[in-house]
Amino acid sequence: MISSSDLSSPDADRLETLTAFSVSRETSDRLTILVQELRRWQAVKNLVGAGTLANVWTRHIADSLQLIRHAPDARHWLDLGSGAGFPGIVLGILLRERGEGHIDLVESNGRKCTFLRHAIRATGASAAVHQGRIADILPILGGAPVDAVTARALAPLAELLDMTKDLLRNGATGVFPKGQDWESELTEARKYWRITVDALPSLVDSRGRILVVRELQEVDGGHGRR
Ligand SMILES: C[S@@+](CC[C@H](N)C(=O)[O-])C[C@H]1O[C@@H](n2cnc3c(N)ncnc32)[C@H](O)[C@@H]1O
Repeated sequence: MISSSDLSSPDADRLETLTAFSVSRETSDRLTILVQELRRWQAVKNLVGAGTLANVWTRHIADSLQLIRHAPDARHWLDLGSGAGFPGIVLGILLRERGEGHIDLVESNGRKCTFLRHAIRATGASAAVHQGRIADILPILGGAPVDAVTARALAPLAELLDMTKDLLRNGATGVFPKGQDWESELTEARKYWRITVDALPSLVDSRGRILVVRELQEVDGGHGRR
């Protein structure tokens, strides 16, 4: 479990994350640029919860880094409601390191999209920003089929499944980090969806889980959630 509780030491937070994930020097530099830019923009743009910046490496970077292992072969990722780039920009940096694959980021807030575009330029992340509502962007998202879809702090699982059902039915893996309410979200979602799902430990949040969804069918032949 990665947990830097020593908020007086941002370096401990950074070191703990970089050690846990053993990323390359180049990737660690790119992640450091992301954190620097986030801190710089946060002062005027208020992009993330102010209280989360003290341990930004564990709270945001590690929480995002841990997702890629749940769809290790995915080349085309999608991050819905990317906010300030978590997990999307971090995954884009990992895909850049890998030398193949990319991630599409969907975000409706213009201020956040401006930061996301800046962060992609500054870090070299293999990512593209699509500004607009998820329901409007998904139907017009061209290119290769989506291999993995993620979303952090966007909506309860049942709603995420509703948003991503076409992608999941077409073979995408859903990688959804969830907090302490993961079990009740799963129970609720199962009223509407028959899913194959693994609830895997989070390396950052001992009460949370990463829900990895591989197959999905609507309960009652499509008369479930509306
Ligand atoms: C709580 S924030 C989470 C941001 C980021 N994923 C994170 O975990 O730090 C949710 C984000 O989703 C965006 N969002 C919410 N509903 C959306 C929609 N229907 N289409 C596109 N973006 C949306 C919001 O603008 C916001 O930036």
